[in-house]
Amino acid sequence: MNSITPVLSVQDVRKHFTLHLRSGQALPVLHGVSLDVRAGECVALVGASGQGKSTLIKCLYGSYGVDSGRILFASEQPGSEPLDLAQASPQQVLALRRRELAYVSQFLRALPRVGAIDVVAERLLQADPELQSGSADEARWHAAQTAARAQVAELFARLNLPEAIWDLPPATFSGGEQQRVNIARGFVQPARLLLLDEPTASLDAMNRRVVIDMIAAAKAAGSAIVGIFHDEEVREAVASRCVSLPAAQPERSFV
Ligand SMILES: Nc1ncnc2c1ncn2[C@@H]1O[C@H](COP(=O)(O)OP(=O)(O)OP(=O)(O)O)[C@@H](O)[C@H]1O
Repeated sequence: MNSITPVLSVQDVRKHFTLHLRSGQALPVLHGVSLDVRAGECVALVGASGQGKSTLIKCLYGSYGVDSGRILFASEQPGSEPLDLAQASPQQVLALRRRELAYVSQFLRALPRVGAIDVVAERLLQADPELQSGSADEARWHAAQTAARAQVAELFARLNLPEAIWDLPPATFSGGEQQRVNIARGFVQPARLLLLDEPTASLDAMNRRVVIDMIAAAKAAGSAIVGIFHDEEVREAVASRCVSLPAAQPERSFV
């Protein structure tokens, strides 16, 4: 592997959904998607609504399986061969999510009763090998939690989240507040591959600007980014290039 090796190489990925409410009818969604993304690059997925952009992002995050094709991810672990996320085990996917893969989805899914600051701090604690090995004592845990919360507090302040809500569970937050918690969770630690599904959809102009700057910083730090940005201004500001998903071939549109 060398510096020209893409972080992500998507090769002829095809996927359909089975519509159980319509007698198991197949809905083909991804029709042979291929794209490479290198470190420091932000690729914007473009195309009509319903063409499969969010579905592709979920395949890249390992949440959805695919019918065929490969999703090769070049880990930063020295000497490791690219892993095919389309074939990876749940354990392999979870291990990558702890340290190398990050995803800012359109919707926040968080445990009830956990405060927003801990929802984000958890991501830092999960990435700490000593804590995860079980060898850390109580003092080490306490120090790590304090440091993680301080780091998240800085990020929340940058994202203009009012301090009064940092310790509240985000379930009752406004759409824009929830989105900023999601963004903080995605950006709080450097990711080798960052997946962004409309990260600015619910934000006002001031916070959009903050997120644009955060994406630029992640690119400069060497993250490979795949994103969906319906806001043209945001897309123009962050995208290195745009990629359209292939349309359905007429004979494949219904199976
Ligand atoms: N879990 C699912 N089960 C069945 N069909 C689904 C599922 N998820 C998405 N679809 C369908 O797959 C197609 C692609 O959806 P997707 O959300 O990926 O599109 P998109 O390009 O991101 O659209 P938009 O730009 O409107 O967000 C749509 O027709 C959608 O209804």
